[in-house]
Formats: sequence, structure tokens, C-alpha cells
Amino acid sequence: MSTVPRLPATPREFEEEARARLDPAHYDYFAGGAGDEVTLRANEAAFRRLALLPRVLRGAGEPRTEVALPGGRAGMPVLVAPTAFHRLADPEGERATARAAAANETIMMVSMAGTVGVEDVAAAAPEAVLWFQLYIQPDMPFTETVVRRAEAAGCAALVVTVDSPARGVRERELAHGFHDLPDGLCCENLRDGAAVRPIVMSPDIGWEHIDRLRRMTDLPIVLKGIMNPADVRPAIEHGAAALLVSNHGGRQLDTLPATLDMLPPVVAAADGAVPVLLDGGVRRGTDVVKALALGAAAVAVGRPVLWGLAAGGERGAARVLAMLRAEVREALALCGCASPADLDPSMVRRTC
Ligand SMILES: Cc1cc2nc3c(=O)[nH]c(=O)nc-3n(C[C@H](O)[C@H](O)[C@H](O)COP(=O)(O)O)c2cc1C
Ligand SMILES: CCCCC(=O)C(=O)O
Repeated sequence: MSTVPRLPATPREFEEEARARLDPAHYDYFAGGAGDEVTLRANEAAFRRLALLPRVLRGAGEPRTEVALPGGRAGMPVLVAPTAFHRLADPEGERATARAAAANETIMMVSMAGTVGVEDVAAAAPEAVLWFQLYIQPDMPFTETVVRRAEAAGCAALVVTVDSPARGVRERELAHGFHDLPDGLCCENLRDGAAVRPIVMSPDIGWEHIDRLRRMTDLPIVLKGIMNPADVRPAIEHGAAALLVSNHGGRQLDTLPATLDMLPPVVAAADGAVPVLLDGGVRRGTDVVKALALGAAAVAVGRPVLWGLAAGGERGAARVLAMLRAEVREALALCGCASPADLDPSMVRRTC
């Protein structure tokens, strides 16, 4: 009789199980942040500082969790953030993640630094809604080649990461000497003929590149890595369809504020012109509900999915997403909400 291995039951246990299974260098690559990891810790701490204030006796009925976004509908307001190198966590890599996302009716943002090509990710989960994350390469003809591949694979949006004019310095990576993928793995979306190009994070990228991208494709463009409200107007003027408030999970510049703390001013600056999403430190359904109450249209999770993948492959990643979905439903119900639209800023309160 074959037995199915037991999966961890909480986000913390998933991380512990992943840590036990992963090569320590790979665990630290996934877990770590830039500098002293001030921002990495701040993201999660900001959610703990905020308390929920439910409403009562609203007769809201069973809550619905789906949300409509420029790149399609998601069955829950928790998307999969783009993270690199999934085959370090599981041999199936991004294929497994896409199936886990599809099983939970949510959207997967496929990293440009994926270890499975976007076509193969799409083929592995034909029902998955995929958004393609792009680092605009200064070689624009090559950027266009990558965009065409994402379009041909059926991706429904481009997520352009704008917080990386240079690569963040993560001391945990330096301590392990982690620079390259092991033999046999590479960034499949960077293939150029027989060669695989390195990803260039260029300080030369500017708004004119967003304009060129806008002219290149009809796909909605989500700008990922907006933190300063001063960037919101230009983003809208240059055609962004949505903004993703992100500090790259604390992996780029250290000592940025928590994303949750910048959400209200970014939402205010967007003034309803485009939906605003958030990632960074979302670990529980209550975290999701707090971000939605402060005006996020949806959130995304990075590391929790990697822990699921490392702890239990596709099943593990699917379980992490299913836990979040169940927790969001429960938190909405206990807040007296019929859907995310019933949340508002009066339902959260700062505790310190
Ligand atoms: C291991 C790892 C790899 C990442 N790779 C990418 C990437 O290739 N492109 C990108 O835009 N963001 C990348 N990110 C950032 C995530 O998209 C996201 O902003 C962040 O993980 C959210 O924080 P969380 O991990 O606390 O949920 C990566 C994050 C991690 C942890
Ligand atoms: C060149 C891969 C970049 C992945 C990334 O964005 C990260 O590790 O945070």
C-alpha cells in the first residue's frame, strides 16, 4: 500500500520542511534579502502591527473570493509572484507551480528567470492564467523576442519589474558563493539561438522603454516595484494597466519601508485610475484581507509558494495556495464581508 507523505500544516512548518530539504545555499538564496534584511523583516512585521476590526450582523452570506484584474479573473485575490529558479526547489519546477496555481484558479506570474521555458510552463497547465514577468533588456530587439515568446505562449499580461536598475546585494548569497545555477539548469526564457544570455539589470532603462514596450504589444502592462507615490502619475501616463507595490521581497535595496506601509499613499495617488496590487510578507489570509482593506485589488506571494514547492512539489505548492484561499474566505466571513469589495480602511487599525 503506498502512502502519500503528510504535508506541513502551517506556513511556518512549510518553511521548516523546505529548509530541511533544500541545499543550504539554495534555501538562503530563496529566503534571503539585501543588506541587513531590514526590509525583508519589515514586510511581515507591518502586517502584525495592523489589527482587523470586523463589522457585525451584516448578513453577508458565504463570501466570494474572486477578483477581476486587467490580465484576467482570479478565483482568489492571492496571485503567485514571479520568482526565479523553481527547479532548484523541485525537478518539475515552474510546470509544477503553474499546475498548483491553476488548481486554485489563480494567476501565476512566470519569472523571466524561470528554469522552464514559458511555452513549456503553458503547455504543462493549459488552463492556467499566466502573466509574464519581464526585466526590460537594453537590447530592445532581444526584449521583443522574449515578449513575442510570452505572447505566443498565451500570457495574458506583462509584469515589468522596475525596481532593478542593478541587482541587489544579498550577503547570504555571497557567503555561499552562490552565483550560478547548477549544471543542467539555465534561464530558459533567455535562450538566444544556441546561447543563453545573462539577465541584464540596467540603469539605462527609463520611461521611454515603457513607451516602446507599449507600442510593441497589446498586452496589459503591470509595473512591479512601485514604492514611491511620485512614480504613480508617470506610470499611468505611460500606459500602465496596473501597479504592483513591491520592494522585491526585501532583495533589492535594503531599508525601504514595508510594502503595506506604502500601499495607502500609492492607492491615493492612483485615485482609482488603475488597480494597485501588493506583494511582500503576505503569509496568512488575515494579511491578505488587511491589504485589501487598504485598497489593494489583490496581493501576490513569493516565498510561501517556493516553500510549498520545496516541501512537496506541485502538491505542496497547491496546498499552500489552498490554505491561503481557505483563510481568505474565513477572514472575509468573520469580518462580515460578502466579497473583497466589502472591505474598507476603517476595518484595520494600527496597534503601535
Ligand atoms: C527567490 C526569489 C526569486 C525572485 N525572483 C524574482 C524575479 O525573477 N523577478 C521578479 O520580478 N521578482 C522576483 N522576486 C520577487 C518576488 O516577485 C516578490 O516581489 C517577493 O518575493 C514578494 O515577497 P514575499 O517573498 O515576502 O512574498 C523573487 C523573490 C524571491 C524570494
Ligand atoms: C537574475 C535572476 C533574478 C532573480 C531575482 O529577481 C531575485 O533573485 O530576486
